[in-house]
Amino acid sequence: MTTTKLSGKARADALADLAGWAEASGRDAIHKSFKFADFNQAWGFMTRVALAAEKADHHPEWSNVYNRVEILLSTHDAGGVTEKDIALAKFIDQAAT
Ligand SMILES: C[C@H](O)[C@H](O)[C@H]1CNC2=NC(N)=NC(=O)C2=N1
Repeated sequence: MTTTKLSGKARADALADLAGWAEASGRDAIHKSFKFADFNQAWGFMTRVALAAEKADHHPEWSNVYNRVEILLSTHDAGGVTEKDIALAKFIDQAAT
């Protein structure tokens, strides 16, 4: 998987495939807000994502308040959005269902 920053059409195409993910404002990053039934569901989701993120050595920036989880993805080493973020976003969407 390359760690080249995605831009232009490649980036637009990748984002178009990801429901609910949008460009972050003020950062070269993408973000999505998740809402669960309760804290237990939110924390279970975060646990699934954390294990996968650690395995891939690619980690989300996120926060949790009760049943809500805010997630921002960016590849720090590249200073922007790469295929690593797109792959993690896809995993995150699966982990949320
Ligand atoms: C040393 C370690 O491999 C790096 O710091 C990894 C860890 N997790 C990471 N996560 C994210 N989102 N971006 C990175 O560039 C990154 N780099």
